[in-house]
Amino acid sequence: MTDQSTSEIVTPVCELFPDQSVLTESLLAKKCLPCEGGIPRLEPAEIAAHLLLVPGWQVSSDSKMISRSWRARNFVSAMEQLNALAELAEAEQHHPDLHLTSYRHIRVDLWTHAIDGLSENDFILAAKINQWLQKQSIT
Ligand SMILES: C[C@H](O)[C@H](O)[C@H]1CNC2=NC(N)=NC(=O)C2=N1
Repeated sequence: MTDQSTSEIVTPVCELFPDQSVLTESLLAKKCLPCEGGIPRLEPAEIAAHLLLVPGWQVSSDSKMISRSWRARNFVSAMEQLNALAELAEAEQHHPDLHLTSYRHIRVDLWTHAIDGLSENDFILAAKINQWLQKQSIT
């Protein structure tokens, strides 16, 4: 498909990502890799592509973090969810910042400390958190 105005070849996103669920499954099949630095941060274009695979997550204005928020039923339920997320993170050896405010509002922030930015680890864990949220019928 050619864009008349610029005569550049414009590839529709749907062609770039034939089936997002397939690509999300590929994230779910991965394990977070140990990260002590030394790898490049994801670039904005890569972040934008990965965000398509983790609905519900937003990127920070400095492109260094992704976040997702939701409201739990009550305080005890919120704490149970945070503890379940902690187990998920520990299993991946990749750890989010967890926030609980106004007794039941949860926000999960994901970033890779070792590179002070985003890596694929963040999107692997985000995909696994989304899968967990779906299984719990939380969002
Ligand atoms: C060796 C192990 O992979 C690293 O210490 C992990 C631990 N958990 C981590 N979590 C996050 N969010 N970022 C890191 O850089 C990180 N490093």
